[in-house]
Amino acid sequence: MRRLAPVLRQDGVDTDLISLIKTILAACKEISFRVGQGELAGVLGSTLDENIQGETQKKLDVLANELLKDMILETGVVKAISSEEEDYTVAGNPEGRYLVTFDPLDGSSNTDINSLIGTIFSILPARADVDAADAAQFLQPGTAQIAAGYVLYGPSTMLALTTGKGTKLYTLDKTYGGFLLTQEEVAVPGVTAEFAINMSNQRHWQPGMQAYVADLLEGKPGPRGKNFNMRWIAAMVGDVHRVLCRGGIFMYPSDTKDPNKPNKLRLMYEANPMSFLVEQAGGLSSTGYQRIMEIEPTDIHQRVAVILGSKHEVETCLKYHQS
Ligand SMILES: O=P(O)(O)OC[C@H]1O[C@](O)(COP(=O)(O)O)[C@@H](O)[C@@H]1O
Ligand SMILES: [Mg+2]
Ligand SMILES: [Mg+2]
Repeated sequence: MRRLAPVLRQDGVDTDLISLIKTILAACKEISFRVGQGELAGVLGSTLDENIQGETQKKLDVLANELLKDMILETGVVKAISSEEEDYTVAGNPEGRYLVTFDPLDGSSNTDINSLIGTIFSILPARADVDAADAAQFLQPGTAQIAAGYVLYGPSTMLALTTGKGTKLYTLDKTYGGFLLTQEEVAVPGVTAEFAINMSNQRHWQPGMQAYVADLLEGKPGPRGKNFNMRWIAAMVGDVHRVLCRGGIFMYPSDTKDPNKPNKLRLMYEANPMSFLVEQAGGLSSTGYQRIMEIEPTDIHQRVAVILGSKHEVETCLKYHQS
């Protein structure tokens, strides 16, 4: 099986970017080790703090964030980082060629129940004429991403990675200590009978989403003419991994539950990197009204509605948003 660096070299990825990706993965391997130790590593449970978005921080959120931040900034090729767990962007080397955004720990509510969690990251180009401390440099659409990926801390630790030449899956070989290529060309099946959505929010969705999911639930006798199954891992990283592996549609639509927070998922840390991975595997990703990767961000902590996955199913869902 092939190691990561030679695969990246073959895809034409330059040396600085390879070493940056390897550094991110070194941090993820450390997180994977601590996650695997669970209660024994003393990393479960919450801190007394909240992040800027008012969410309680888990000990693992903080640990993963510190590991990633410190190791990425030490590479010297990164101009600044932006993290879900940092109120503000953090400046690195003013000469750095890259910007990195990350969700250090996705699926925080799963940490204490030994369920799926992961790390999501995205790499953007830095601009030479912008100050390293300027948060505005991060406000680039997802189409500008140079690379994106996630590391899933599951029964095995897996990496999904794209540098714009398809999406590849790697598995961490814990005996050798590195990621080995286990699926070269991920292809999301265009047709699916599996959906993922938090059904408990149903009454708060907009009419288009209400109508779409109602038709899925009607099953074979209904307008879709087939039975659908449902899955919900409560960690986007786990749900998107399933979509990459066997297709499906994953949705976190806008809702009216909290008028100050119509959307849950973050554009820079979750939606853009996952959209890049899914599109590179032949799937689609939209807010319902716009391709996610074409959104011009206005805030580093911005949130968006997400509908992604199997091409034909996403297209069907989007039709319900037109009327
Ligand atoms: O509480 P819900 O509605 O199940 O939300 C689950 C969603 O929240 C998230 O966990 C948010 O991520 P964080 O754990 O990074 O805050 C997504 O990964 C997931 O899809
Ligand atoms: Mg998350
Ligand atoms: Mg998180």
